[in-house]
Amino acid sequence: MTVMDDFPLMDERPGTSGAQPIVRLRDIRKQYVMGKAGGRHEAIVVHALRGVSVDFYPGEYVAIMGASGSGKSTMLNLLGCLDRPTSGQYLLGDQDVAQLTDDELSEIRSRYIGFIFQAYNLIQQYTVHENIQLPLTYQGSGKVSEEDDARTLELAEMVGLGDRMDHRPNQLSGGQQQRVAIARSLVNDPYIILADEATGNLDSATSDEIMAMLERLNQTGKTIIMVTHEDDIAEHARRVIRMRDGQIITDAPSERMKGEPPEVVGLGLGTGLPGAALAPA
Ligand SMILES: Nc1ncnc2c1ncn2[C@@H]1O[C@H](COP(=O)(O)OP(=O)(O)OP(=O)(O)O)[C@@H](O)[C@H]1O
Repeated sequence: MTVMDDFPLMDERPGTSGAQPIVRLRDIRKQYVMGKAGGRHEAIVVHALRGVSVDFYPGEYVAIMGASGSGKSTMLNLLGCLDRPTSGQYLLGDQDVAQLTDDELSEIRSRYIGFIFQAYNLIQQYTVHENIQLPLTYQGSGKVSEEDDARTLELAEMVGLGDRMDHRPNQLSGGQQQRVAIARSLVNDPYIILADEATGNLDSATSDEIMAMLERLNQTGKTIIMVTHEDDIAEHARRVIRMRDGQIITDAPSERMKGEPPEVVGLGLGTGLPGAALAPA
């Protein structure tokens, strides 16, 4: 049996179950222990997360905000199974992530979670085509099928880069590189997309394009959790979580969702719609 057989909730596409959280965090704590370097006598413990409990539902669009150092990236890294909590429970579907081996965690990452980073994190030696396919080569046999190639092209076209398949990242603008990263995040048809300051390096027009793409992805049912410093970016989300000193201090509908009924705020609108073209108009 593989770990995937234990994912009953994961068998339901976002929007079909509604009531069940896709992610449950309970009293999550994360401490970083800094060594005794520099002549210090005692190790320093940084309490990056200090008891975070929160649920995320399929189809949600959530912004995590807070001052620098408040724990946003730490939380996103835990959500993305890139790191483990020091204590507390993280249920992804019905799986207790803390109980999984490193191999199982990487299997979950590559199958269920798409990542978009501020610095795009593309491999410079790889073409657009190869970068988009990267998550596929981390799973299974490492071989890419004809079907995968077709899907790669489809995604590249979706983000408006179908004619750039053989380009390398340094031949693309920042916005185009982030679009490659979005296509890469989708290649495994993930349930959750985690975006860490995805527009942080982009000018405002290009940021708008990227945010419009995320919006359309959410409308097709993808759960999106993004970290941002910027209020206007957070306003694209339906729900805004604010952190301070490793704790959640507020968790509320975004301004644009205020006045909407809870079921509209909590769950993605239009879930289950066929994938819309994501390329900027
Ligand atoms: N690998 C690490 N080792 C030690 N301390 C760390 C590590 N990563 C983060 N921290 C500390 O944990 C706390 C939370 O950091 P985190 O990066 O999660 O904050 P953030 O809210 O994402 O900040 P920013 O907006 O500046 O990216 C900070 O005090 C940070 O210095």
